[in-house]
Amino acid sequence: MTSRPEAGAAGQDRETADRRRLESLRADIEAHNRRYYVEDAPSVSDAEYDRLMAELQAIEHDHPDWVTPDSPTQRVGATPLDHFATVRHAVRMLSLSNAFEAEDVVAFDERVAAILIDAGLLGEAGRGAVPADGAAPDGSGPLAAADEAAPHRGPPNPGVAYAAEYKFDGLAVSLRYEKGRLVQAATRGDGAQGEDITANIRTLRSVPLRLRGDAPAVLEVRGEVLMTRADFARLNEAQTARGDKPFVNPRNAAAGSLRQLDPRVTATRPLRFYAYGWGQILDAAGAELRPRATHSGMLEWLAGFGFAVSPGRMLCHGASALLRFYETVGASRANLPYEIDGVVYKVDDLRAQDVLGFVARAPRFAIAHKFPAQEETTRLLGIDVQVGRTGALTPVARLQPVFVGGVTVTNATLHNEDEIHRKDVRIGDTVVVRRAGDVIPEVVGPVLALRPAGAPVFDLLAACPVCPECGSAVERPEGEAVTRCTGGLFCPAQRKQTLWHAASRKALDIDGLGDKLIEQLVDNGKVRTLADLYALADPSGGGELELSTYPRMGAKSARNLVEAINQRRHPPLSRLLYALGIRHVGETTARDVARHFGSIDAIMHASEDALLQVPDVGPVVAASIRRFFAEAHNREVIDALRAVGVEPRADEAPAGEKPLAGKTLVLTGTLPSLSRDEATRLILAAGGKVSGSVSRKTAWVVAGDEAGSKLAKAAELGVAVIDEAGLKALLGA
Ligand SMILES: NC(=O)c1ccc[n+]([C@@H]2O[C@H](COP(=O)([O-])OP(=O)(O)OC[C@H]3O[C@@H](n4cnc5c(N)ncnc54)[C@H](O)[C@@H]3O)[C@@H](O)[C@H]2O)c1
Ligand SMILES: [Zn+2]
Repeated sequence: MTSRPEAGAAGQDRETADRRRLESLRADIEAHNRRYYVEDAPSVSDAEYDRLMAELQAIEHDHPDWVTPDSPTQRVGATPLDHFATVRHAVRMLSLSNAFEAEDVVAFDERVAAILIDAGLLGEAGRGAVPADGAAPDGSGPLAAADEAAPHRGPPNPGVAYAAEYKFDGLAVSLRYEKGRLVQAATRGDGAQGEDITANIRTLRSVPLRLRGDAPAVLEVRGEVLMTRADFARLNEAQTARGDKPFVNPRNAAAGSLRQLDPRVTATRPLRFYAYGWGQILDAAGAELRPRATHSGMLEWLAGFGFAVSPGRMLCHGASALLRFYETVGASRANLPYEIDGVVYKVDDLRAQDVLGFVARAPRFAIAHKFPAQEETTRLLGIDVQVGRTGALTPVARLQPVFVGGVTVTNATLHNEDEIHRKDVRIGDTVVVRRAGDVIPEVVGPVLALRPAGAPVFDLLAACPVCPECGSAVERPEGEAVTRCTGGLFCPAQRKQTLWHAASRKALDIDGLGDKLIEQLVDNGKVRTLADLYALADPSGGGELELSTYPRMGAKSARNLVEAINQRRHPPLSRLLYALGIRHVGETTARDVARHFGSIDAIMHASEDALLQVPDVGPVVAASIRRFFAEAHNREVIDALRAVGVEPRADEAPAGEKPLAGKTLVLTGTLPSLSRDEATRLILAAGGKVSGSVSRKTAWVVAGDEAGSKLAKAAELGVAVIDEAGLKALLGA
């Protein structure tokens, strides 16, 4: 506004541009109001809406003669649709002016103080009464202890007394009681007229149908209807379980639930009501009543009739106390059970409120101090797919950078494919992005009204996206939420995990190959697959020398490692099979399958039906094994293993020649010399099985020290109990 010429061609141009902008802002805001208040389907974030409104206010401020009564800056909400009967409010329902910055609050307080001093309602000392930084008298205190200065505080701050409250993020309603009974409930609508939602409001348990105590002849109570975060999450779960669209946020869910034509639907929705104000109050003779002198006193009075009033209220004197309240509430905002989008400061003294009065659409005695936005809208530029260490594919939203929750966000998680489809987000969509507190940013959902024509439904790839090497098939097993790369032995994203698993004790049991070393070997490209590891240990190559140069290795450990690898060139088939890291193939399954087929080739070529012949192998396991070997990349690694001389040997001779063949044993307690694993291995080698629970099929329970309930169970079922010596005897037999 500085140096804007008052006249002349440039001024004229500027004027025309402002005028045009004003018209377009008004039209846009009207459209947003309609979508937000009437259709419960906003297409921009609240923050974006607030920016448009601020811009319109600035233009109108520069051109006061352009302000018309129908400008959105002068009006509340939007005219309701005629789905509901119309209610004319006995006392208009207003909005609140907004403050976003601390200066706005200081200016508000100064304005209020000046008017109240003029009116003789505040001493001169109350003007700009901001105590020095760090000084104790902050003038704030919990409502109960309202005005008694705590001993550690100095004299009370002489500033204006404000009732500070949460600004609930729900929707405003007015409840009318006559002779103590609820007779009517209405939405705010355009402030003058709202929608009759009496039948719906009656279903809210927090709304008294009949007032407690001695109620005035007419009492209008005003407050917010909202949904807690937990209730919202549960409702959305139920919505998706039924195949209905989830709600975008709790406010939207509350508004949609309350403005239902069928009150039976509202009755199923977990809505709550908190009172923060009032409308008409009349005595039996029809005279206006004002039972208390302050706003905070009035809320206490309302609480007495059985209303839930806003918790977290505080009486604050002067701007600095307000700002402290703002900070404190802002810091604990994430812990509240419901969402608040700011705090509200109201001059506490009702006489002072009368003097301050109203401007256009909001009282002059109150202001809403908004928190930084946690939700913004932006464009979804693409969906990238990341591959995790176990092959899990995670879709990640690539966003037009957007400032939200205090940081610039360019990526947001989409969790998995189902989530994308559940929320129906598509590339090119305008989406709502949310970042609350330290929680990682998420895509809440699309703005359907802004979807570009023909935006395709997202399809989570047919091939692993680890570029450019992997390209293995991806699969999403039935009943699972996660899509995976099936190239487990080959996929670059899964290399470290695969090698680490293969070297582990129950797999190939390669001593001296720790995570750090695997990391280095993979990172410098020396080892890409299990076959490369064996190649490295080939005595004819320079692997040992190379290894000895690694940090913390040295000649001796290099030699030991090479030896350890070479000793595993002919592992039992079951161990090799387990080492491959096939999903759902644990030690026991690997052993059963290895015994059944006897060679890696036979397993590789086994059909699902053939796999199902193995005792204890079910459809999930069979399908998983098939998938694994169907992936060409995995078969190539098996071939490569063979090429470097890895040939598994058959597991121990088939059952029948074994002392424990067909017998199931249960181990319990601590054996004197054998560990659990050793005992298990011996039993298995002898053809037996080990089970975790005692049943009639149990042949023996092997009990050591501190054996527990299994002994009792054995006694109950008449199962034989032996000790370690007994087990050894069985094995030796
Ligand atoms: N995204 C959109 O398209 C869109 C459109 C319209 C409005 N909006 C949002 O709504 C706001 C404007 O709506 P508004 O006119 O309802 O104003 P408001 O929500 O900023 O403030 C007034 C409202 O605050 C609520 N409130 C909560 N706690 C309160 C308390 N303790 N005391 C008094 N009131 C309390 C009441 O419902 C009241 O009507 C915008 O700033 C924006 O956030 C968004
Ligand atoms: Zn892959």
